[in-house]
Amino acid sequence: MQGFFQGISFRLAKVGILIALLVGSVMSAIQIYIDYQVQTTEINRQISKITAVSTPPAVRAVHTLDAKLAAEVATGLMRYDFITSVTIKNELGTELAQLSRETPASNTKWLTRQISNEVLRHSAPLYMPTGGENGYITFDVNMDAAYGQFYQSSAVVIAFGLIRSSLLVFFLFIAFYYLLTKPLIQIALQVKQINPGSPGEQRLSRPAGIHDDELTQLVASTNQLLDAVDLALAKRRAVEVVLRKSEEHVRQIIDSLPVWVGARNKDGHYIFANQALADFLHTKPDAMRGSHISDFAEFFVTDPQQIIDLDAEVIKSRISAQIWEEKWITNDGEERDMHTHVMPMEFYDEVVSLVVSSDITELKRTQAQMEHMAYHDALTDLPNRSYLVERLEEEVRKANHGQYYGALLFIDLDQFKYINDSLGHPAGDGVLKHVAQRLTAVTKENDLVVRLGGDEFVVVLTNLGDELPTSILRAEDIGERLRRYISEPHFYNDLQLHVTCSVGIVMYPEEDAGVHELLRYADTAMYQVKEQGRDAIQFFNKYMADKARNVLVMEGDLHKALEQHRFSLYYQPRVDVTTSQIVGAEALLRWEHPDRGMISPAEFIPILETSGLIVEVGRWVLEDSIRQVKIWQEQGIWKDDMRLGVNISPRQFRSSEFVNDVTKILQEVGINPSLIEMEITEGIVIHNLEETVATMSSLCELGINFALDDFGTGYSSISYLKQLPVAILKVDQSFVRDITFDRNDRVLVETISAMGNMLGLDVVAEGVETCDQLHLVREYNCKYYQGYLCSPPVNADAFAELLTTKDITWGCGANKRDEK
Ligand SMILES: Nc1nc2c(ncn2[C@@H]2O[C@@H]3COP(=O)(O)O[C@H]4[C@@H](O)[C@H](n5cnc6c(=O)[nH]c(N)nc65)O[C@@H]4COP(=O)(O)O[C@H]3[C@H]2O)c(=O)[nH]1
Repeated sequence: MQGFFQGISFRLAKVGILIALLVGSVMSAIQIYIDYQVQTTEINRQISKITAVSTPPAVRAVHTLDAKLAAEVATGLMRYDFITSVTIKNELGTELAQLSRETPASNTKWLTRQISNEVLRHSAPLYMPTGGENGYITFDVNMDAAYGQFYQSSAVVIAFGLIRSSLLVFFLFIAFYYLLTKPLIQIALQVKQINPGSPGEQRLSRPAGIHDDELTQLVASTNQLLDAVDLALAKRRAVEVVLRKSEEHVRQIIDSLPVWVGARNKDGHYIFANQALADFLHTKPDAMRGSHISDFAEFFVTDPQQIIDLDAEVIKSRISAQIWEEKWITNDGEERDMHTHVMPMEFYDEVVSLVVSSDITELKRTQAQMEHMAYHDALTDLPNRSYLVERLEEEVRKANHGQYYGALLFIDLDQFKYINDSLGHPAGDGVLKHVAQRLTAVTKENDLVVRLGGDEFVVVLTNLGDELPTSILRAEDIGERLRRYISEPHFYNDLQLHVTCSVGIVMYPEEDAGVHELLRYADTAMYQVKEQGRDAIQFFNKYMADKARNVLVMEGDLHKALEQHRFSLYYQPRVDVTTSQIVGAEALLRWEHPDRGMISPAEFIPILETSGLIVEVGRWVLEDSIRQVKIWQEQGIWKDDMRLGVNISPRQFRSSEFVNDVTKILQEVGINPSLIEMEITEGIVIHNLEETVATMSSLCELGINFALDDFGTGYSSISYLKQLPVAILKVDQSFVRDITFDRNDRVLVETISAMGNMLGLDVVAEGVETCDQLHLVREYNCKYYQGYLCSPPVNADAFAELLTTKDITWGCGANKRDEK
């Protein structure tokens, strides 16, 4: 019922009633007003008419003092029901007639009082025909009675208006109800029954009796809307599914990250945490939601308030912050170094701090290890060269400032390679470790013991005093003690090993000498010891400095020589001892210095070697000599069984590009590789036997031959000789030189030759200058010789001449040629 009174049709009826009442009232009021005007005019007209009709008989009655006539006149007037009293008086005021009656009861008097007096008295003078006033007639009009008709008609108007309005409203109400309200209610009921979850499932039907009008449109539009909403809902549901899935994936990804991801609000409450963070804090990600940072205070070193402050700062400023190192503590009390990134993040309607931390403990440990490794030697754990350079710089600065002296000792173990080669690297490593321990034991805490690499050590003796002579004495004393201590036996697997060392010492601060110069000076002094027979100590002096400087200058000159093509090749013939036929040549490098003229290879080859230039120069020697042989071959003076000996330096031999270079040169020049004989020294072999054999084997596969040069001067060992693919053994000229008068040399040459022959190698005696020497080497079964006896090294043209000389004779017996 309540719904009914709030329904549209009821409200429309209400409005209709109001409007109808209002319009009806206004219309009725107008009608009543007009009626009132007409009625008033009519009353006035009647009063005028009554006055006009009653005056003449009243005048006569007064004139004649006829009371009877006067009474007739009064009675006549009283017939009008709205006149309530009539009085006729003469001029003296004497009443001739007087009639009156009671005013009848009426319920409209209150209304009459609103528009007029209840009783209106009319008085008309009575004039004589002769002129002059003779009396007057007075009558009272009951206005309520006078307006009675008016009241009746007005009541009819009002009643009729009300009935009309009510009927109108009633019919309007019925019409509204059936045409609008009822269909709307039906539509509303249908709408109510729609399932909000799937609005498209239901269709609104057009209420009965409704034709194509706005309600039909409403139903159609609502159905369209339902379809649209249904589609939108379906889409939204699909999006929600995708979103939920992607949210799940993101969550999984974040949870599987090895870093901690958490989000805290400005008060320090966690609103999110990933698995890694929760695991560390021994809780669950869900359980962390809402927990406070201080709940986990036992897990970190920092004051929780500091963390909250930083979060608040990040949230306020909206600028990320980084903490490079934050210490957290595991449940087991182990410290972990974390690198944390705090950044602002919009989270629903608030800004929170997103905190991502990664565990850098291992990284730091590795860094520290790497730092240690970068500055320490792996074998002995002693500081290395990099550390030395940094520390020595500091020590030199301190010494300069404090005006005291220190010393740098360069220590190189003598013939340490023997140990490595004969007993293997583990034995060598063991000795190096002992040496490191002994060096550390002899030096003081402030001193520095460094392993430069290989068998080279450096000891820095800091602060030896402020007097140079006493400081030198102290350095000498410590150097001696070190040397002696190192040369004491080392024990390795029941073996007693003896190692000596050469020590070069330089005092610092030295004028104009930086760290690298000091090192070089000490190194130079150490080499001096080596040259003088090893196992000693030697102070660096000016002579050595000059020598070192010369080496530097020469290094520069050699660079220029290479650029300016100042190198050339000489060739020394190799001769068959029996037939005296030239069977080949050895290519020897020559350098003509612009100021100093020809410089001996013995002087510059070691510098080429140490500077590394030898690789490039050696490649040139190989290529140029091969090209020269090719020319001689084309000229027909180089026979197919001749060999070209080319010296290969250790560094060149070990260079990674060596085999490739040789292959390339051979291909470019187009020569039979078996014409080439590479002369290598024992120095190459000793370095790394396996690698050497591998390189030699790949070159042998190409067809190249190998000769072992300067045999006897080094660590000649029959064991490795057997393993090397060499075809020739060259006896060093130092043995041949004194062969005629030194019995030891004779024995040596004979032994080497016998050993070579035994291994199936051809033996070449170098430096044969005299016939006596030739006789002896022939006697010892050396197959070939080289030496001034036949020819010194000569340039290519001279060598070609030698090759073309048909008649080779000299005064050495049957196949003699004149002595030079
Ligand atoms: N006293 C005397 N000496 C004789 C006699 N016959 C030859 N010689 C010299 O003995 C040296 C032989 O060369 P080596 O032992 O390979 O010794 C060579 C070799 O080790 C090295 N060398 C020369 N050229 C090259 C090169 O192109 N590359 C490399 N890596 N080293 C080279 O320089 C060293 C010296 O070369 P050179 O001064 O040319 O000295 C040559 C040669 O001139 C003689 O009867 N009496």
